[in-house]
Formats: sequence, C-alpha cells, structure tokens
Amino acid sequence: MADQQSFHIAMYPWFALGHLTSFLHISNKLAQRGHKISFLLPPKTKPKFEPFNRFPDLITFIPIKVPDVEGLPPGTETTNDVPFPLHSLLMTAMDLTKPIIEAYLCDLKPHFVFFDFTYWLPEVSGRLGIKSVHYCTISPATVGYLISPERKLLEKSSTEADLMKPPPSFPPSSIKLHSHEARGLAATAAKKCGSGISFLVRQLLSFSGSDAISFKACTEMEGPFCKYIEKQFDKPVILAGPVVPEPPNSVLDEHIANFLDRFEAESVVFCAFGSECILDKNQFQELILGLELTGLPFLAALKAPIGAETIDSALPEGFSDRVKGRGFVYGNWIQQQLILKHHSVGCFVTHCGSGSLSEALINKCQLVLLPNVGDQIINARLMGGDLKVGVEVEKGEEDGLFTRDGVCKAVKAVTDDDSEVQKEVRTNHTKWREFLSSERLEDSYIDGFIQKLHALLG
Ligand SMILES: C[C@@H]1O[C@H](OP(=O)(O)OP(=O)(O)OC[C@H]2O[C@@H](n3ccc(=O)[nH]c3=O)[C@H](O)[C@@H]2O)[C@H](O)[C@H](O)[C@H]1O
Repeated sequence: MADQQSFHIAMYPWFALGHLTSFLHISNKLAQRGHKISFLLPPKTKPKFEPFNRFPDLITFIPIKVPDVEGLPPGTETTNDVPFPLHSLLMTAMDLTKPIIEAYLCDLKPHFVFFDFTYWLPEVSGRLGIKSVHYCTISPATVGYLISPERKLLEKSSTEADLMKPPPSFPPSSIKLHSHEARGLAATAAKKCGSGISFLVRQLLSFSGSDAISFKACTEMEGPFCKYIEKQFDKPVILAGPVVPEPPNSVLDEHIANFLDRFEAESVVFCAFGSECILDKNQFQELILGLELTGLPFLAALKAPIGAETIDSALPEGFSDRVKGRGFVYGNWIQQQLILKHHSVGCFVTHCGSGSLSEALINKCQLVLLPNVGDQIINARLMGGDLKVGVEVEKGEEDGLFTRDGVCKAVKAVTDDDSEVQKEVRTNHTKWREFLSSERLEDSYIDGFIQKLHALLG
C-alpha cells in the first residue's frame, strides 16, 4: 500500500474514561492526517466525547449498546458509572458485544482495529483480514514489569513474592515495589476481569494475539521497556509519542477561575485523582489535612470517599472554617487541563494516571506523586525514580497508608525554594517539558507511527 494512501481504523477501547479519552486523542492525531476513524463507544457516553472530536468529518462515533449482565445495574456504560468491584461485570458485558463488533467490522471493512482489553478481537479481525493493534493506555514500564511472558501467567498467577522482583531480563530501573503494593497487585492480577478471566491473563492474551502493540510513549523516556516488550512478545511495538492533547477550547469555569485568580503565581496546590479513584475516608481526610498543613492555598478535585454520600459529609471537623478562602475541595468533574495551565497553580498532587501525568509533564507545576492502584504505582516509580521529575508521598511499608505529614512533606520538598530536591525536580521537569513540547517531536512520532502501520499491511 503506498505510504500516501489513507487508512480506515476502527477504535474499540475498554469502556473506561481514561481509555476512551486516550483512544480519542490518537484518533484526532490520525484524522488530522486525513485518516478515517470509526469510534465504537456506548450510546450515552457519545455526547460526552463529541466536544473533543476535532475532525467530525473523519471521526464517526458508532453507538454500541452495553448488553445486560446479571448484577450490572441497567444503563451502566463505563467504569465511571459503577464502583470498582463491578468493573469485571462491565468487562463481561463488553465480551458479549463480540457478535455485534464482528458484524460492524464486516460492514465497515477497516484496515485496522485498535483495541485493548477485548482479547478476542484479534481472532475476529484476523478472520476478516483486518490487522489488530493493541493500543495500550498503560505505560510500557507497567506492561513489561507486570505482564511479561517471562512471568508465565498462563501457568500460574503472580504472587506477592513474584512481584517484589522484576522479570528476569527486565531492563535496569528504579522500579521496585513495596510489599503492600506487590500484595495489592497480586490480588488485582488474580481477580476475575470479565468472563471468568483474570486481568493479567486477559492482558497477556490481548498482547499475544494482536498483530502489533502500540503505546502512547517515547523511546527517549521508555525505550528500554519498549525493546524488552518487543523481544518478549516477538512482535512490533510501535510508539505514537506523547500524544499530548490540544488544550480544550472551552474557558475555565468562572467559580474556579475566581478562586485561583486570587493567589500569587505558582502558589496554589492542585490535587486530582482521575475519573475512577475513590479513597477510603481515613486516607481522604489525611490527604486534605495534609494540603491544609502546607499553609498553601489549594484546590482538590476528589470523589466523595467510600461510605460518604457527599464531599461535605466527609470533611474533618472544623476543616471548612479553618481553610475558608484558602482551600477548596470540589466533588465534581473539573477542567483539569485548564487548571494545570493556570498561572496560580504551582504544584500538582496526582494519582499518577497516565493521562494526568502526560498533561502534568507539559505544564510547569511541580509534581507530587501519590499513586492509588495498578499502573499508577509503576508510573510513580518511573517519574520519581528514573526520571526524577517529582517526589512521591511516603507510605507505610506494610499497610501502604500515607499521612497528612507525608503529604505536607512532599509538597514542601517540591515547593520550598531552598530545597535541593525542588531544584533537581524542577530542572528535570523543565528538560522533559521542553522535549515533549518541541515542535517536531509529535509530528515525527505520528508520521513514524503511520509508516509502521503501513508496514503492517505489507
Ligand atoms: C489507563 C487507565 O487510566 C485510568 O484513568 P484515570 O481517570 O484514573 O486517570 P488518567 O489516566 O489520569 O485520566 C484522567 C483524565 O481525566 C481528566 N480529568 C480527571 C478528573 C477531573 O475532574 N477532570 C478531568 O478533566 C484528566 O485531565 C485526564 O485527562 C487510571 O489512571 C488507570 O490507572 C489507568 O490504567
């Protein structure tokens, strides 16, 4: 196929906002270069994503109804609609869409289908002569560490002891897990993730079955992990680069803007934990008490903790009066990308979701890393250890709990002008921000990505 010809790509991401967002970002980059996209997603979710479709003449949203599954509340469409324990049922529901997706692929006849958790797609697309690409939203470091064939996951689940060590030929790195993290990951790994299959086996089958594995990543940041994965899975790993989304063309909510505008440049601590994280009440309170302890102005966007109906009902005694005018805990969706760009924001306390980290790296705010689950832990180690662009909040080795003092200490470490750590992370963050924002970087990665897709078609 000649390089200048355009493709038609079907997109079928796991129905989680972080994945749907990531697939739409790469769809925009491909449509910008004239390629056609058929984006399969749940009906009610479609309007939430339409404002972010920058090329509606090339990107078509196709509604896919989520089949009913016993125990899954009717109308559930994404992981944002149900608590974590029900995500497995949503995955089962997605598996039940196999006949519908096969019919669509038969009808649409795309050159490629991009997918991630639906491990059965490669078999379906292979029969239809369509190339399958596992477009992975989690980092190469996470995939290499947790899902490598060297861990022989089809023979046995990884135990806590297994996960305390990287796979035998994993590249040298600062990625080491604390025992509570290995314990949590081993439990998650073994947990059923749809149709009676464990999360890690599902991922392993998806990677192994695809024609190529793709990451939203750069060689300069994670090259050794990408090479390791290419060798272990014995198939092409094609990198899309940082795929940094254009800032939304909406304006910042007036209420939030009025709050932030009252403070000096780079003085506000912004804290957000993504679209899925729900903390327990103790940790929720330790987090916001830690923000209070810094003495700095702060804006936190968090879901109400487990067991609490609203944010207000979970706030510690006297907290609101003490922080009035200085601190604000917000329980709804917030315009994170616009807030990260606001001149008053000087520090970002993040749960280390891949989307948030991409957005943080191209902004100036200093990074405090407070991972919650899964890949966020390995992302934090990479950012705080290998790249040294932020500081992790200390947690108890055994219980994995953080304290208000730990939160305050990490914020001070990256905001106090006379802190050596602040100088180091600021320098490294500036280096990576300039690299990621450089003119030709994105074009060179996306152009290379498209050439490698051409090569897959032979
Ligand atoms: C791959 C999967 O992504 C998941 O997504 P999650 O939503 O937690 O976090 P991000 O990837 O940062 O994505 C969150 C996205 O939502 C945006 N946002 C979030 C909260 C808000 O109030 N307003 C916003 O605009 C934010 O700007 C970012 O773009 C998990 O990390 C999981 O660990 C990972 O495997």
